[in-house]
Amino acid sequence: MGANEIEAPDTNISYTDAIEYWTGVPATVDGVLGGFGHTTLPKTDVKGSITFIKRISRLYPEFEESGKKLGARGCDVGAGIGRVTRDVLSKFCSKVDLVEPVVPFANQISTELERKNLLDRLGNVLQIGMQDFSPEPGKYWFIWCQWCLGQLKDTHLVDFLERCKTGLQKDGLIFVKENNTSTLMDEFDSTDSSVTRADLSFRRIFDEAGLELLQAEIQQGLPHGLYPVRSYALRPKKDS
Ligand SMILES: C[S@@+](CC[C@H](N)C(=O)[O-])C[C@H]1O[C@@H](n2cnc3c(N)ncnc32)[C@H](O)[C@@H]1O
Repeated sequence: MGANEIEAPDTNISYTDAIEYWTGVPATVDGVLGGFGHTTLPKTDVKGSITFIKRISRLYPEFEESGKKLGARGCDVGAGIGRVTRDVLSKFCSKVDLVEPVVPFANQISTELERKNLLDRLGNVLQIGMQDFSPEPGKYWFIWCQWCLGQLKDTHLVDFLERCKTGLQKDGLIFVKENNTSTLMDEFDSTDSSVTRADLSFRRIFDEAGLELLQAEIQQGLPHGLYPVRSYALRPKKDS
């Protein structure tokens, strides 16, 4: 590296450090939400996600039709204890597969769903990292990735999204809901060995992965002092 070159933040990511960190965190909503489980954050987040999916369904009726015609199987990536499946995806999907590499979190998923009488929605729990996840072609109506993509290096994220594209049924979508930095720069966080990406970085990565951005929306009403959180709805580019 030359004297004037700055190391890209994602080069600091270590997948083993990340798993070590998350394995030491309590398998609770408070744990997966970094201590914000008892604030207004979970309710606000869930409400915002449900409204976003409904809006996308209204704006892109072919997406809604796809779920009705071809099946409503969803995939929750970096699922933690299954909070998003329990509170959001179960309202739209008949079955959900969950990808979560941290053993105590993956083990907690069925308990969380059982508490809300939602065990019938549980598909497969895949105890692997996103970097090793290759969905079956055409399997999913939609794939939801929330607060986890920062765990991947840029090149692995592009590859992961490319594979997710092939995992979608016709007119299926990928949803991403992630923190954004408030600047144009990505930031490395050594606590969980992740990066927080700028909105522009995400848009560049989506483009490289052959995804068209349909809609993006900032989550309103979160507690002060947090990063802005943005939801993105994406579909494969026509020519990809
Ligand atoms: C902030 S939590 C979010 C959990 C869940 N998406 C939610 O919103 O409740 C981050 C999650 O990413 C998971 N994770 C970390 N590295 C991962 C990887 N390489 N592949 C998939 N998930 C990963 C962690 O174990 C943790 O469950």
